[in-house]
Amino acid sequence: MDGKDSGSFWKSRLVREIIIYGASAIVSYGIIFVGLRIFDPNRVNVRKAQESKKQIEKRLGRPLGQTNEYEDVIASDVVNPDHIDVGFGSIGGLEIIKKHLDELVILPLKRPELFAHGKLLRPQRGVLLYGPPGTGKTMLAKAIAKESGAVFINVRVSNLMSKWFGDAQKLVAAVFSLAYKLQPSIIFIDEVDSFLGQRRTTDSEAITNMKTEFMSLWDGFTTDHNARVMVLAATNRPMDLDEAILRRFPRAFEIGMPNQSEIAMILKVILKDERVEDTIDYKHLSRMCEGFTGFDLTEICKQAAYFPLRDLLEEERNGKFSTIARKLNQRDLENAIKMAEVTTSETRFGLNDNDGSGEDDDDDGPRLIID
Ligand SMILES: Nc1ncnc2c1ncn2[C@@H]1O[C@H](COP(=O)(O)OP(=O)(O)OP(=O)(O)O)[C@@H](O)[C@H]1O
Repeated sequence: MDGKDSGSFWKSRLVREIIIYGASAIVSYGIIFVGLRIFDPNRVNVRKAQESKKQIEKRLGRPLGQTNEYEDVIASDVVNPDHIDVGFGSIGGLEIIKKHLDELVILPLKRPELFAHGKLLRPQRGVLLYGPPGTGKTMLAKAIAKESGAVFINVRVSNLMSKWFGDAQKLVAAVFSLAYKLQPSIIFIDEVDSFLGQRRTTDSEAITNMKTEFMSLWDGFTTDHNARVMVLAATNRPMDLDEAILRRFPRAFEIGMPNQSEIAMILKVILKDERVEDTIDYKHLSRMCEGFTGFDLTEICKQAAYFPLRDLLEEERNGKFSTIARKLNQRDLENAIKMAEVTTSETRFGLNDNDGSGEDDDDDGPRLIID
């Protein structure tokens, strides 16, 4: 090999090696990139969040604008008020409370200009609804969003505590920043005691930071009079709430067990769009249903609706065909109430534990179990 040949040999060998090294670097990079994406624990969450963001934009009929990944996670819990199927008309009873909420929450969200003058009329920033399970707290919160046309941000504690996202503080910040972007908006925290309950020495640093972040962001909104953002919270255990949290709810409403006339109203609301005979004696039914919640009453009506259906099927077996079942009647409802198994459970609400036994001191009424 002369000098010229040896020069071109080394040159082509160098080029070949550069190509080989280059190609293997690209392949390794590709493998690492794909591997990281596949094994990235956030991947599923982020993808879901992006998809849901697109869906939300579609649902809201407007772009969300620039959002960060934390806001995208929270966006999955945003409900368009037009898609909420309960309004005040679907809630039986609670007339006085509905009136108060209309004035305190709905009006400032709908007509902020009425609260822009003077110092006396200031929009509420937080309302607490407390009372036994199944009495309609969540329903009320949704109805408020519907009536006020505010987006409903359902804060799920499990979402905030998301292991993959790790940084709960950033998710909390995202709740407020998204609420601000989408205003008018309602931040709803169900079972708020599990999120903002009394501080315990066993609380992790992350939980303490999350609570502190929540309170300071909330305070920020309280002083911003132009923000149309409201925090609604519900709990069965108001006594478990942190003092600092209770102070931030200037108004709290007890959503208690319905009395007899409220039971009648709830039954009427539940049955209003159903095929029901005109002869229903709501007064009598409400006496039979004493101690039942709105949830229990809904279950009873669902149970009762099966009686006409069963009759229709029975008639079909006897060769008589019909496409529509007979109307629901008094007997169906009374039978459903009787069928309901009633047990007295003192631990139902745990709201009145004066003797420190860990159980409710009062007998808050029978608990309904329907099989
Ligand atoms: N006042 C009411 N009028 C009509 N339906 C009601 C009423 N209260 C409760 N319900 C029925 O009971 C269901 C459960 O109510 P909801 O979830 O609002 O209760 P809650 O007080 O939030 O209970 P929890 O504390 O367990 O979350 C509602 O979806 C509705 O069907």
